[in-house]
Amino acid sequence: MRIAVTDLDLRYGDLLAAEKITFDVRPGEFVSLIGPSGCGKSSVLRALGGLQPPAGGEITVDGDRVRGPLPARIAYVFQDLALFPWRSARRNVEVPLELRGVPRRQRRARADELLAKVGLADAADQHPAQLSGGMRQRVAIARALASDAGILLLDEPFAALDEQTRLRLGAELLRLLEEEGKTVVFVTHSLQEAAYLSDRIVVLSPRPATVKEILTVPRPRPKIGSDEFHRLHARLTDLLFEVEPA
Ligand SMILES: Nc1ncnc2c1ncn2[C@@H]1O[C@H](COP(=O)(O)OP(=O)(O)OP(=O)(O)O)[C@@H](O)[C@H]1O
Repeated sequence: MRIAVTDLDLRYGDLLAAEKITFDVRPGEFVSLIGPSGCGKSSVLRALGGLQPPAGGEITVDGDRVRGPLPARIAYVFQDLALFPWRSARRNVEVPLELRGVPRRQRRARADELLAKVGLADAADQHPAQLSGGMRQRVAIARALASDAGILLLDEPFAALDEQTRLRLGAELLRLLEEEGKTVVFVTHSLQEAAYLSDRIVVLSPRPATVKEILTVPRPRPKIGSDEFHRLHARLTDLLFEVEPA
């Protein structure tokens, strides 16, 4: 297992955000976390990134217990993780390359290649304040991809995008991830996105988040609009809106 989450409890003071969460992520897998708003999805993701200490249970990455951020192994795109405002899009994407000591010319070439892949070839010299919310998110994705960490944690990376751009960028992201052999844990509100991108989907209950069910998406992934896709979407909807027995 690349990531193993076992009986994870998360707390903010008296508030229990997640309870006895157990799931794993295999190398190269794309696993989505879905659940009602406020149930604790982002908290679980932050815990995977080593940014939120468990109140109980444990998380291991390649067998090592997560006790804090592991930048060489785990990169993330969190909604509140800002770009550096004084750096251009290109110079933002270059940050993980600088930290690895990649020479300037190679850094620049790699950053430009990644910006082109997220559809921002023309925005490389712009600063974050000059970009739309969706463009900023795409810069953050390119920056995470510039890290050579094998694990990528993505918290609603497409939230500020329109449906069409979400799906186009989602398809592009899948291709990029497969090319680069990344392992991904992805938080989304969009059942369509989860059904479209995932190998497996962890469905969480209302807060405190518990694992309600883990669905495996058939391979090859069902095409949007196919009967199989509709069945999966309907199953996710049922699970999310299922009334808990009294
Ligand atoms: N830093 C914090 N301090 C105190 N409580 C927090 C903190 N972060 C989150 N919470 C609370 O923990 C619970 C879970 O929040 P979290 O952001 O993990 O949920 P979520 O499922 O990602 O939400 P959403 O779908 O709305 O983005 C919520 O009740 C939230 O108010």
